[in-house]
Amino acid sequence: MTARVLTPETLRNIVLVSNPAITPDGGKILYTVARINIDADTYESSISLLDVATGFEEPLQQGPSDSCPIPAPNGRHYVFIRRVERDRKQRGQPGLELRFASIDRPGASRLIARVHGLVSVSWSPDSLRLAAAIPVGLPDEDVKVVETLPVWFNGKGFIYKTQVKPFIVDVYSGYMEEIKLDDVKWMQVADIAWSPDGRKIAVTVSRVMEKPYLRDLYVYYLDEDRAELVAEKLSGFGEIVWSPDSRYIAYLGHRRERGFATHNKILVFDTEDRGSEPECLTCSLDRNAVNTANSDVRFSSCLKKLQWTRKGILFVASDHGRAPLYSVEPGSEPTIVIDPGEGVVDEFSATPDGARIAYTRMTATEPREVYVSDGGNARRLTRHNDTWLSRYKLSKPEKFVFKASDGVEVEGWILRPPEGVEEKGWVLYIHGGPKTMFGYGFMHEFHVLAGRGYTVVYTNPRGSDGYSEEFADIRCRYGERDYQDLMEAVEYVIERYRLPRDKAAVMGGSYGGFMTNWIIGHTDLFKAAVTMRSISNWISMYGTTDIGWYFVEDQICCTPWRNFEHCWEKSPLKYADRVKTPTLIIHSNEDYRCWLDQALQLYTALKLHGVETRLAIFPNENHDLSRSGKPKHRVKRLQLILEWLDEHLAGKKEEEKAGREAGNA
Ligand SMILES: CC(=O)N[C@@H](C)C(=O)N[C@@H](C)C(=O)N[C@@H](C)C(=O)O
Repeated sequence: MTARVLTPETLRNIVLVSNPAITPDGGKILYTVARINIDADTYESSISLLDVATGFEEPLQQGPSDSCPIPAPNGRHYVFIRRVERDRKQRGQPGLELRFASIDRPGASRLIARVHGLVSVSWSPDSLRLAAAIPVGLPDEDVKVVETLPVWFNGKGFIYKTQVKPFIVDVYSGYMEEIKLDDVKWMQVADIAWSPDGRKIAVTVSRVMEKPYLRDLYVYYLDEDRAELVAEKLSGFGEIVWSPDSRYIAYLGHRRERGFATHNKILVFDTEDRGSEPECLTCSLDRNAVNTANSDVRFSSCLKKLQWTRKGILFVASDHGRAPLYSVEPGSEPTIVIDPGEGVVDEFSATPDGARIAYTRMTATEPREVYVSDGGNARRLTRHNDTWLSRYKLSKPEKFVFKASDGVEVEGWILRPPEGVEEKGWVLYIHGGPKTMFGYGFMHEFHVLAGRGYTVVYTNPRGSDGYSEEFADIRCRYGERDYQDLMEAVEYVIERYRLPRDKAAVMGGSYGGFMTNWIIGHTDLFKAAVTMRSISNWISMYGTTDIGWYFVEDQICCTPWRNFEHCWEKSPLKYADRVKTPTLIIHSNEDYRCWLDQALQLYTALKLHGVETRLAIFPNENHDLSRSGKPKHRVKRLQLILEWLDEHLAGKKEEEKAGREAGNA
């Protein structure tokens, strides 16, 4: 009997767990449960309430589009967001309801305000108000008359008239008042935090549209209706949390010491010692203080990446494919407080005393579930995916480490087809970023490939996250050490695992798509390629996408006007006339991170040079198609990939051709 393996259609079984928000007394956890309804082609999300002591669970908000519960300091109330359907007449109208509810009244809630989005939210200590970062000014005009940058943003559409502003929101009356920071014409608030003493609101904000990666840190004093600039020209994630004594602000970010390859660090500013240099609490760790593990089974969350408890500042860091939860205090070294083993702590929230922590954890063979830790004793509270998963055969990846030609160790994993499934070939899968990491995140796509008989090899070459800052820094040198690491990994796994050299494919998305495009222009080793949301031309990338003009200059060290030749040297399109590898090109028509032109230019080049190629354009999808696209499109995408591999690795094409010829004889 053939093993029941994961297929594109098993996407429907996955329950997506997110946003584990613990109440201040540690007694309950509010979290989002999302299901993938392929038939209705939508995600259905509701809010569940877990009793920590008994593990008993009950629905709090039935959905179908409720998420992001954030409990109030009083432990009785919470806010959440409800996505509302809009028809064409309502185009441009806010699509989210910010709602207020009581934990002891399941199903009941009250509208606070309708908003276009919710970038960040922070309760006032008295549980009566919110500090919220809210997008305003979404354009609904037919003809787009643009005077700002960026024109559009991946996942948000046309944002040329949109700003993200700080507000104080009364949860009872719905009254919203903008916090005036400065007489700035354009702002994008990255995060907002109400101080525990209730007197101040900290805000991180970008104020220069040509350099949105620069963030300034302000403190607004409510009693004086006055804002003060605490620090400027910071970068990175831009998240902030207050110390329990309302004096210090921890900032998650950096100062671009290595451009966008710089690790996010925890920098602590003393708001009572203006102008003093911040203390860096994670510099000694030399790891990115955020979780960048790849996974295709996540759902939206409103939890922060930092929390300052009375025991210290909690944060997740990326380390060798794992993502442990750390705690650190000023003057001390970071220590691991939750070790996920061969797994990833994906999100968390803690009681103010830090004694109890709710979190989600996933592994390479288990999607996320909710756990709770009491001073180091961790226990699992949910099992949404156990039953259906137990009906399928999933193989476990095996980790390997090899020494690259420059003596540096490079890590990777190999995922064989499940027992009973005939091996038909293998795929080198390359992650994007480049500063993200493969490792112990659950990848449904990998198990689908393995279930079809394709061994998956995935590595963290230079440029990846999860190691030192130096390891991640490949600025100006794309296609050099990263390419060498990947090709040396190929030789290593062929040798060690006896993988067939003549049945290898290469695939990847975004930067991984760039590298796939680069590889097929520099070697004919692979019998097939699949390039997704990719980059083929840095010169056109520069001016067409939401991050292009600063990402290209920082990462490729060129612009169309400076070092132009280097931009072209590093563009896979330059080498398209050398390509022989049959290549499937997958792209979304609303991908504003790597615009559709990147796919069209490569497709046209391959077509004109007689290379077997196929282009799949997904309508009304963006850069995140494989992670949060419409369910039917995600299934279709996986089917197209399997068909391409079957045709070019498993000889399906030859079989069918032979069959036709026999039929015609
Ligand atoms: C780490 C990261 O996301 N960097 C951004 C600047 C970015 O979006 N880079 C893209 C070119 C990319 O490769 N994105 C990855 C995360 C993807 O898989 O989409």
